[in-house]
Amino acid sequence: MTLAFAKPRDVTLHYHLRAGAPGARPVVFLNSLGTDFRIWEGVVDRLADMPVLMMDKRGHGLSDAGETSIATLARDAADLMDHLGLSDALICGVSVGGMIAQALVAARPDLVAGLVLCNTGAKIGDAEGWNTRIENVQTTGLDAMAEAILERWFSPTFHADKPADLAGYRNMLARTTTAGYTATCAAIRDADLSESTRKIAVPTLCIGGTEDPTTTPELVAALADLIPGATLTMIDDVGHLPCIEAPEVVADEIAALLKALE
Ligand SMILES: O=C(O)CC1=CCC(=O)O1
Repeated sequence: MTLAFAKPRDVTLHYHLRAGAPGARPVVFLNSLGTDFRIWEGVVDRLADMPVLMMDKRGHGLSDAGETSIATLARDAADLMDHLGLSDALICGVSVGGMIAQALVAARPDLVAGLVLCNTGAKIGDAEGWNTRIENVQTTGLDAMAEAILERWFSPTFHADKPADLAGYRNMLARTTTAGYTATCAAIRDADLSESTRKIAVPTLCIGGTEDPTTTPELVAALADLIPGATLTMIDDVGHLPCIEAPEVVADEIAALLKALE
């Protein structure tokens, strides 16, 4: 995979663009808090022939940090798509990435043909919880909090069966900068997308995991209820990141939605 960077506005963004079959609809992936775009590789590998854009949102991976809100993160995705000449795409986001996808379709409907919203909501958590998390990261650091966060990211089965993977994803999380992580926590805290999300008019699939304590099955079901015509897939024995625990299911769902969009 080649490293690619662009600075369409105030920050440098790290991304990977894989060319696909001519005329095929692009799929854009937006990742979660404390992760970079490598979490999508298991899904992308299963979507041969599809043009694919993966990007590190600001404050994560190899992208710069900077002033952050969900609207700003959606604008970054739009800027990068404009820069790369992508439009009418299927946008697939997990957790805060799913919030960015909801904000993107509201701001730039021309860029979005359909949505796959994984383990997300129109609003995630409450101000008290996010303020406590920000304070803890600033005082103790992410490394000290990593085990508790990984408990939420992955199912008990993954914890038992994949200790090496767990250690690797722990590194990904713990190496996120305090500034990038806390700015994204504040962006999530300050966003309630309910009003714009209830007006989403593109085909939408919501995905959840039965073992996700953060964006619970109930929260994801409520999101699917909010969006006109949205469908819901709940994956058994999977936590907050189905792109890692069940990439074959996520890829199959994306492929099915792409087919329906033809
Ligand atoms: O770290 C977590 O608790 C999971 C999470 C919440 C928002 C997000 O993007 O990831």
